[in-house]
Amino acid sequence: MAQALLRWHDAHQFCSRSGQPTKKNMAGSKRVCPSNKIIYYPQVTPVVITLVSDGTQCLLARQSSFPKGMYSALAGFCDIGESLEEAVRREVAEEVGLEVERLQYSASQHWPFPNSSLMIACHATVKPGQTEIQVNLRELEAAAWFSHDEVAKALRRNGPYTQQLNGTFPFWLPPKLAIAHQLIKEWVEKPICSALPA
Ligand SMILES: NC(=O)C1=CN([C@@H]2O[C@H](COP(=O)(O)OP(=O)(O)OC[C@H]3O[C@@H](n4cnc5c(N)ncnc54)[C@H](O)[C@@H]3O)[C@@H](O)[C@H]2O)C=CC1
Repeated sequence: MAQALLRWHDAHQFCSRSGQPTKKNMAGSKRVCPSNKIIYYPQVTPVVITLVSDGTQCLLARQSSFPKGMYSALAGFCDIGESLEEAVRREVAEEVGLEVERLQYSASQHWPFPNSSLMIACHATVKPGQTEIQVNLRELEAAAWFSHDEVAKALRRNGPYTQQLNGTFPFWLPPKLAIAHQLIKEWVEKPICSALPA
């Protein structure tokens, strides 16, 4: 968190209205423009991260920037004017072409990389039978449905894998510190998605 704050101070040295240098307050919690008194507070960007399930399988995806073999839940920044529910539905539709039926909040996490994000984690379901995915290749490299067994095994493995096995990189999941890991673990331990309220 301290590093995220330091990066914010570094990137906000000048007032966007007057162009004058801003001054940090003693506590380091804000910056003020001495000429027009505008106060700048550190920003936190909301990001939704969603584990989609059809009741028996869950959907995991990877971006080309991820380490080889790593799959995660779907994440995306909230747009201005959107509720969290709208952001989840839009992101899932944009990234894999699925329509979310039900969704349930799970937990949140401050994520300092590369800037301060507030990760808001949710479980979502799609209607049984409406599981055909259309991967948006501008955003994702791949996405696929994984069975409960496959995901449970991947949780027990210790990634990251840097070595190929039978010509491919074994699939592995984000580390424990990431809320993506907690979301996937929650689904494996209690596939609540099959019982989400309407
Ligand atoms: N803690 C965790 O478990 C996880 C955290 N994340 C974090 O969630 C964030 C979002 O994930 P992705 O969409 O996969 O990231 P991404 O960094 O691939 O961003 C996707 C696109 O969103 C746009 N974007 C970048 N910053 C933005 C901002 N502040 N507001 C609006 N749009 C912006 C850019 O066009 C970018 O190409 C990233 O910061 C990522 O590190 C993602 C997955 C798991």
